[in-house]
Amino acid sequence: MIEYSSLLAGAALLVAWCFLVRNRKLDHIPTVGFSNPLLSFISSINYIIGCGKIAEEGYRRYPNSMFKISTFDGWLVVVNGTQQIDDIRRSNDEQMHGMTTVAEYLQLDYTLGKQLLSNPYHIDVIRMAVTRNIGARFQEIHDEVSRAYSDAIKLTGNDWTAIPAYELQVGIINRVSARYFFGQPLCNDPNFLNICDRATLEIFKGRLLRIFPVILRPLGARIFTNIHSLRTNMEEYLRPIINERLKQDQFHGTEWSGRPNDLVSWLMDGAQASGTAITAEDMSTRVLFTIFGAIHTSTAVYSKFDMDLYIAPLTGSTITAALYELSLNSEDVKEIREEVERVVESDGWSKASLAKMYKLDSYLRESQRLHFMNRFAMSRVTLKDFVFSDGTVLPKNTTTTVNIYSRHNDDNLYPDAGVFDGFRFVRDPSSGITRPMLATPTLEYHAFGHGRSACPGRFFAVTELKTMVAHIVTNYDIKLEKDHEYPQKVFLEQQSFPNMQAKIMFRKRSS
Ligand code: HEM
Repeated sequence: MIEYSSLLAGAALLVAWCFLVRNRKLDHIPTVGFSNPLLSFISSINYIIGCGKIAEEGYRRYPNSMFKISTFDGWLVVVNGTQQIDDIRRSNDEQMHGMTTVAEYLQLDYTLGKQLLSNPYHIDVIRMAVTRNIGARFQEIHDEVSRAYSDAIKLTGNDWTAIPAYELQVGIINRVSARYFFGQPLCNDPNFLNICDRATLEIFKGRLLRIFPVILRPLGARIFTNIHSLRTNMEEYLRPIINERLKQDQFHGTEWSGRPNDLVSWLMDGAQASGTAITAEDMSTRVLFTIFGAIHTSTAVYSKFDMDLYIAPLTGSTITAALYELSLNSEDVKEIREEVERVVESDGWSKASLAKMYKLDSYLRESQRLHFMNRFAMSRVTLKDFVFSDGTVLPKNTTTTVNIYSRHNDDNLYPDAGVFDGFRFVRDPSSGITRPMLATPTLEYHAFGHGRSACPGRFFAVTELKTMVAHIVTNYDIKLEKDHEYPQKVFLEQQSFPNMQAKIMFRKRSS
């Protein structure tokens, strides 16, 4: 029988070998940490526990430039400078690719399959149909937000009720997204919601496959993830729906009255336009990935303390951070409440009304600036040698990313960058002040990325987030249960998670 010590020695040798044969073509990029192949192993450990310090040191030492960090996935080139970010923004899919980074990071080839990367038509579906239909389906989004909050927050009289903020928001986002994507009755089926909820974890487990040699990864995916059975569960729901729609489509064309205006139809149209066969298996794969993007555009981290698996969706993190800030600032609640009520009184609830809620918009943008969940974003893999406008060359197959946390905290880009100023971005058309709104990427603001791979779901995310916060401020008083300061975040690798234990107190709005 093979002894564990031999296995460990073998694994150590393999790791040492990987570090020794590392890409030397990046020697011209300065390193933060060790450059020496073997010592860079130590830097890779540092990256996991102290990425923030490394990112800040790199930002200080190489402003307007770039540096590299050693990670267990290989060298990571971190870009600091505005000009280089603009170069990345302008790059095309033949030069640099965003989705390849995601597919590599999550080992999607072995979990959801190669077609996500080779034929990513679902991204166009999110960018076009998911976005285009927000106005037409807005009343359903609003209705589900109201119903989900009243189901989740049980109040008696004027008493306060404490609820873990993070868990609450993720549950609501799950329900509201399911209503938009699948409509009723699916969005109220607990079993179906559970499948959506589990998508994140099962897709994220793919990250573990990197420890296996490539040849064993398909097997690893079957042993360490339940993604295949989850997809089968999803297929069981979608197959009869798809078959029925295909039957009707064949008979009447795709414009028949009563054809549901939902994600399944949008994906079927997307498949057809891209010449892909419509099968329950392929649809389920795309649906699970879209849910992953929407509900849990996420990452997971094993807590250093109890090894529970934490899931930190971006949408959930954004709203949790905004609510923590609002819970600390009752004057801000009043201002946003006044704005929401004024707009709703004159225009009612609609997508267009949300666009006029400038203070609310600014508040969420500021939350994402200061409390964004990732230190880095706009990750890309170079598909050929890439030359930046300052002449720096990144060779083919280099992974690069942008130091967004440091940039969002840079006093030169944002006066008093360390201070939360909820109304920093308020636009005021009456006095001609036009500042970018939440969904708009700029060269200083990267929460939704930028360029070809910028988040295709951001308009839907913004609609969901603004509707949720508008509903809360107009219906509840809120405060933090214990803390009088912003609840402490958890940092691991490049992630910065909102506190997932802190509770927010809710009571029926008093005035
Ligand atoms: C507050 C919520 C969200 C945040 C902060 C967020 C942020 C991001 C960021 C930073 C990226 C990478 C962009 C880049 O590399 O330039 C991204 C990509 C992506 N997001 Fe979002 N996202 C959110 C919500 C959503 C939603 C609701 C969906 C789906 C409906 C979605 C689907 C995707 C997809 C599919 C990609 C990959 C795009 C590609 O590689 O071309 N996201 N998101």
